[in-house]
Amino acid sequence: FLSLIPPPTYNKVHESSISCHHLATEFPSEDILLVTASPVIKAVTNFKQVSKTLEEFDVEEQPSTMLEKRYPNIKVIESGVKQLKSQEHKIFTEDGKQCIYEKLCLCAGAKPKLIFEENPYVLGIRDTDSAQAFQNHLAKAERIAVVGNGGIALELVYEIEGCEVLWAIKDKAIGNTFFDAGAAEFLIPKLTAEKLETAIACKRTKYTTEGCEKEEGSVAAADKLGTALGPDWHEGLHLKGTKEFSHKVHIETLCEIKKIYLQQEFKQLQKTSLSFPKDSSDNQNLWPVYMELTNGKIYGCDFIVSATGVVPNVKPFLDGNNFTLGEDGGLKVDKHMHSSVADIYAAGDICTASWEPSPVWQQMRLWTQARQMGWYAAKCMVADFLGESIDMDFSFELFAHVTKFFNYKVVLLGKYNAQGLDLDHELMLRCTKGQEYVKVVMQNGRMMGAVLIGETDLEETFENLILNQMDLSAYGEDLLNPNVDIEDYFD
Ligand SMILES: Cc1cc2nc3c(=O)[nH]c(=O)nc-3n(C[C@H](O)[C@H](O)[C@H](O)COP(=O)(O)OP(=O)(O)OC[C@H]3O[C@@H](n4cnc5c(N)ncnc54)[C@H](O)[C@@H]3O)c2cc1C
Ligand SMILES: NC(=O)C1=CN([C@@H]2O[C@H](COP(=O)(O)OP(=O)(O)OC[C@H]3O[C@@H](n4cnc5c(N)ncnc54)[C@H](OP(=O)(O)O)[C@@H]3O)[C@@H](O)[C@H]2O)C=CC1
Repeated sequence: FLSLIPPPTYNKVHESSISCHHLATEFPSEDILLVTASPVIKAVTNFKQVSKTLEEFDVEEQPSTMLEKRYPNIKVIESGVKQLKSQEHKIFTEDGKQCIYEKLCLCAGAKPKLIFEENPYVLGIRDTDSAQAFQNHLAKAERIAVVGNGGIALELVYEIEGCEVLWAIKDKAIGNTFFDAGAAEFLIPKLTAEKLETAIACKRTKYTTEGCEKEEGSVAAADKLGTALGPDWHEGLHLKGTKEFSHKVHIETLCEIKKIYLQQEFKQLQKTSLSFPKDSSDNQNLWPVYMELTNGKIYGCDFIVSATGVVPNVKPFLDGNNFTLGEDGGLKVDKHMHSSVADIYAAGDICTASWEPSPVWQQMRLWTQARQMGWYAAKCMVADFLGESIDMDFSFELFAHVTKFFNYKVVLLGKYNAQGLDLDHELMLRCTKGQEYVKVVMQNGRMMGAVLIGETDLEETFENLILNQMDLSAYGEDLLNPNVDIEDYFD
């Protein structure tokens, strides 16, 4: 979302509640306006700084009025912004209000980048409503297709039970946004194993909104501006189809969807063209929808989930305003989270970080970064008001993300996939099947990144090694030797 402050007093704005907290505390006598299309805010609770850059926290949905109760100088306007007139320092909301700001921070997130968006059998997951709609449709499904190979797809294929999943990915191996092929191979057995284990200790998110009803026969969720889900979003859902088995995932690699046919169309084509392919699976049921893949295969299913990334939600703010956009369509921001338009900052999924980054940091549209950016943007706004200078926040020194895939703890550090590194980099691996996968990316004897899957307990040591860029050539492969207590060496 987005927040701002109206004159006559000076204004600070922030998008997410996180910046609001900071602004409200720094300027208790000033008005801070939070304008949001969503009736809930996502509050970060139980925040824990695990190490210098790694953090853990819970995400809780709370009514946005909670903020007003806690901070008397915050006022929440629950309405979408439909227009921004930056020259006049004004925003206009859907419910007909105008607000003047002195400083504004845009935090309107991103939208799912759906393939075949117009097709009513293609569905995306972004917020509470779309997740609830997905759950409702899954409850009646025997077979669904998941397209995409990033965070949402990885979580879905593991969490869904009692429903066949056809997983179509562009790459050779699963999880391309987070892993290399080695890590993918380590994880794959979890997809075929019966799910007997209990979940590892995990963070939680609360879901309070009831699902929106679908139009008869189609599955597409309403186009609302909800708040993106976060860690453990599926914990409160019942992701089960109509069958009694646990996992049944079929992966089609190196392909994309070429065309989608509705049942009638498919039946017609089968009748009129003898060469038109049959469903490529054993199950020749008639399905509501069919997807034709670029590898020539056709599969029928109840519906298709497009987990194909996001696009920054910039549209309401562009018209008449001279924003510079990044290649990914986000609002470009400098090292003080300032956009190219005077007095407008941006943070979170909506922005494109355009400063010269640390050699071991990159932007990824994640909760962690949205929180850090929101917090830092508020600090920058405060510094700007007070005419003070401010250094880049330490959290942007090193990319660090802790998450969970296939019930394993996953820690990603720095250039964990050798992103942007010259070919002279080397990889070192240590893997114990079913237990842990450790990969480090080395360049000129220095550690540049790491992927840690399982309870490796190495994150703090490796974080330090990446941050201090110590020459590790002398240690050679001992760096990952399980018999060498590497933590004692370097802590
Ligand atoms: C299913 C799913 C699972 C995820 N899991 C993880 C995870 O495990 N770990 C992780 O780090 N990240 C995860 N993410 C990513 C994470 O949720 C986002 O990166 C993060 O929420 C971005 O925060 P944001 O504040 O920029 O945007 P959002 O959280 O999307 O918030 C944007 C807000 O702006 C409001 N808004 C939009 N347009 C307007 C407008 N015109 N006027 C007023 N208000 C507006 C919306 O209502 C919303 O409240 C997940 C995302 C999804 C979809
Ligand atoms: N645990 C976590 O940290 C989680 C984080 N998230 C975050 O939520 C956001 C949304 O998640 P998600 O939608 O999974 O996005 P991601 O960006 O994680 O993944 C998108 C995937 O879709 C692929 N893709 C893009 N276009 C097509 C296409 N036309 N056909 C087939 N595949 C395509 C991408 O491939 P390519 O990269 O080659 O373009 C990529 O594999 C992301 O910011 C993600 O980081 C979501 C869930 C869990």
